[in-house]
Amino acid sequence: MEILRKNDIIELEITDISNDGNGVGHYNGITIFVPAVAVGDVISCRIVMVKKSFCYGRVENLINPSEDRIESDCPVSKYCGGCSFRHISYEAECLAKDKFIRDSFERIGKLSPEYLSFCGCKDTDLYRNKAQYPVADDNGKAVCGFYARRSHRVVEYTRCRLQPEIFSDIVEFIMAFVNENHIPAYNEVALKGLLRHIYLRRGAYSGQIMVCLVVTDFKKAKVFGKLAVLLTEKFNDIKTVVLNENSKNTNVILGTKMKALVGDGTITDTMCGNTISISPLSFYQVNTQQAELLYYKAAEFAGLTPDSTLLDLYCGTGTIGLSMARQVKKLVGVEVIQAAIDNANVNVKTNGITNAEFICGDAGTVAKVLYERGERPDVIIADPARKGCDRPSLEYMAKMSPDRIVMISCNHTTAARDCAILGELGYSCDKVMGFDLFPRTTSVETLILLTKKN
Ligand SMILES: C[S@@+](CC[C@H](N)C(=O)[O-])C[C@H]1O[C@@H](n2cnc3c(N)ncnc32)[C@H](O)[C@@H]1O
Repeated sequence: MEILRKNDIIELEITDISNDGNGVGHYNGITIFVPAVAVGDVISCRIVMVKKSFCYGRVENLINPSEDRIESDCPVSKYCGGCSFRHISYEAECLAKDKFIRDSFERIGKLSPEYLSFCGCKDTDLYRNKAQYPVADDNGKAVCGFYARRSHRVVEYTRCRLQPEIFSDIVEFIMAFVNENHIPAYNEVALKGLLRHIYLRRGAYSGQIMVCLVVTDFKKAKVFGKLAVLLTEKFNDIKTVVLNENSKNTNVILGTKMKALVGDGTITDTMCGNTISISPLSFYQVNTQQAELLYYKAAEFAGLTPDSTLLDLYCGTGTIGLSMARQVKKLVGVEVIQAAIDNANVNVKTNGITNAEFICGDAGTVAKVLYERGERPDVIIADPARKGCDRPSLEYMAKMSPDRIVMISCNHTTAARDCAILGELGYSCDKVMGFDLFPRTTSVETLILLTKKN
C-alpha cells in the first residue's frame, strides 16, 4: 500500500461527509478528511496531516466541482467555526444530516428503526434566538466577533447571517461603549481583563431581548450600570440586562452568579402556545419555530390520552412537558439546573396548568426516587444534553415500565448508544426522524420512538 506523506498532492474524489462536516475520500485504502468540500467534488488534495489510519487534507485545486456546490453568501464563512455547510445547497445539507443519523443508528446502535422523512427548516438564515460573542483584547482595543475555526482567536465580525440583525446593532453599541470607557477585554492567556462574552437572547414571537454581559468580577463591573440604562433607552425591545460572573480559567461561557441591572433577569416568549419565562442559565432551543414542529411530532409519538401520566426528563424550563400537559392527567418534569426549574414553576402558573410538578435534581437520581415512590408513567420524554443519558437514568426509565419512551437528542451518536442500551432493557427502537434546527451547521436534532417489547 502506498504510504502518504505530509505535502503529497493527490487527486481525490469526495464520496461522503463526516459528522463534523469534513468531506471524506479514499486513496489506496486510506481515508482522507478534507474540510469545505462537497460530495462529488474531484479535487487536487494536499495532505496536511498524516495519522496512523487516516489523513487530513486540504483543497489545492478544484478539478471537477460537485453539483451540490453553491457560492457562499457569507464573507467570513471560510474562517468562522460556525457554519460548515455554506458552500453546499440546503438540499445536500439535509441529505447529509439524515445520513449522519441513519449511520449512527446502524453502526453504533446496530438498530433498524423505520426512518421518517427528514424535516428541513424553512428559514436557513436569521433563525437563531441566541448568540454568544467572545470579547478579546487586540493591542489595547476590545474586539468582539467569533472564534476562528478550531482556535480561540477572535475575528472581529458581528453580522452573522444566522442571528437577528438587531443583535449586531446591540453588540456594536456595547463595544463602542466598552472602548470609549477603556473597559479591558478578557485576555484568556494572561487571565486578565473584565469583559469575556456578550450573550444575547430574543424571543422569536415576543421580540423581547435579554442582554447578558459575562465579566470576571462583579466588583469591577459597576460601569455596566450606565451601559444598561443606555441600552434600554436605545433599544425598546431590551427587557432585561444582566451581569454574569465567570472568573474561572475555562471554556465554559457562563458562571453561576447572576446580577440583574435592568428588569428581573428574564424574558418571556411563546412556545407551542404557552408563555415561557427564560433566564440566561436556562436551556431554550435556539430555533423556536422548528422546535415547535419537533415538539408537536414528539407529542404524536407519545400517543397521549387524558388518563396518561407523563414524565419529562431533562425538562429545562418545561417547554416540552407543558406543550403536552393539557392532553394528560399528570405531568412530572425533572431538571438539574435550579434557574430552569424556577422558570418552569413560573411557566406552570402563567399558563394556568394545574397538573404539573417540577423537581430539581439529576435525572437518574430523581428517576430512582420516583420509581421507589411508585410512579409508573405511561410515557417518558427524555431530552438529554449532548452526552446523552447515563446508565442509572436509562435503567430507572426502563424499570418504571412506560409503554413509550420518546427521546429527543442533539447528538445522534449518544442517542443511538442509549437506544441500544434501552433495547437490552426491554425497549424496541421503532421510529427515528431528523429535524434540522441548525441550518448551515453540522448540528441536527433526532426524535426517536421506543416502545415496550411484549
Ligand atoms: C437539550 S436540553 C433540553 C431542555 C428542554 N427539554 C427543552 O427542550 O427546552 C437538556 C437539559 O438537560 C439538563 N440536564 C443536563 N444534565 C442533567 C442531569 N444529569 N439531570 C437532569 N437534567 C440535566 C440541562 O440543564 C438542560 O436543561
